[in-house]
Amino acid sequence: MASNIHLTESFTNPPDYSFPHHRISRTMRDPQKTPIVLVACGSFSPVTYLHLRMFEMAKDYVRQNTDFEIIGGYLSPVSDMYKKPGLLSARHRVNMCTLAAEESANWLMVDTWEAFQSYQRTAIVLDHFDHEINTVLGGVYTEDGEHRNVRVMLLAGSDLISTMSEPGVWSYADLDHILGRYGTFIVERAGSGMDQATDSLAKWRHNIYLISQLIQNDVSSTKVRLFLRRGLSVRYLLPNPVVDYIEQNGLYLEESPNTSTTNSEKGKDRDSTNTLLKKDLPAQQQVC
Ligand SMILES: Nc1ncnc2c1ncn2[C@@H]1O[C@H](COP(=O)(O)OP(=O)(O)OP(=O)(O)O)[C@@H](O)[C@H]1O
Ligand SMILES: NC(=O)c1ccc[n+]([C@@H]2O[C@H](COP(=O)(O)O)[C@@H](O)[C@H]2O)c1
Repeated sequence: MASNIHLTESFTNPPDYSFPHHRISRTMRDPQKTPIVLVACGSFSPVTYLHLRMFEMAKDYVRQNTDFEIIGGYLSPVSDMYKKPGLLSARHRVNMCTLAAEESANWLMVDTWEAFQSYQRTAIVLDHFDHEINTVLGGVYTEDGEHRNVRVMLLAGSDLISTMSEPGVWSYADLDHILGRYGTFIVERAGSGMDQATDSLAKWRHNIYLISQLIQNDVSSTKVRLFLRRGLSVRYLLPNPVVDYIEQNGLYLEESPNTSTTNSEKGKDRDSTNTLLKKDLPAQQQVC
């Protein structure tokens, strides 16, 4: 790790917050490895199988190509203050992520720290995880009782990493902190090239791990929201309990009031147009 310094040492918690750690393995299987925790930051509006699949792909990659040992994984839904189009309230997004994590792998958890407060930059979110896991919980141990600090690593799609080369979206200091101190696993995403995503991040190449999609699948939350608005089924694109939750609560039937666009939204704000629907649905299903 580059440095032990956090960007901030005062972490403000939302009301009644407690850090979830019930699925962290506190005892390592292999003392020769470096323990890591994977953190996926995003909207998750709604969470899809592709979000969950990122964790499985990373697990395979880590086992086959690295000296890391994954001791847990987190979905960290962004705050409502992010104001991205299609961003449903944090309460619903957190509930859906919790349903998805519960029915999936037994090492996934949902952290509500950023969801239920003002917008927090990703560098600060990773510092929060580092603080909770290494300072508050005290890290993990080998079977022989030796202490190990856990390395926090960002898990992201290549579209998110592409935004790191766009002016004005990320500060250099934050990039240096995220990629220099922590590191990242980047999952290839259809339509967002891996080379293009990482070219300008070469300085931190040693901390960037690229994971190719061997089975192409471009499910996105945007497409799921469009389907729901047009009364089309989204079953088998999302975990069943999440589909049931959406139906029971009548979610995504109307266009989101969040219409302001952040810089990182460039090229993705297709929710307010029909471009995506026209391109991706057969003509007989276009109901607009
Ligand atoms: N199909 C996918 N392939 C690879 N990565 C993905 C895929 N879908 C989402 N991700 C990644 O999951 C993380 C969280 O995604 P987030 O919910 O913010 O975006 P999204 O799925 O693109 O949503 P939206 O469609 O609302 O923009 C991001 O790092 C994103 O790159
Ligand atoms: N400067 C930053 O810290 C920064 C910039 C853009 C996106 N993000 C994060 O990336 C995640 C996904 O964002 P998008 O859905 O806009 O791609 C969110 O959690 C958001 O907070 C962080």
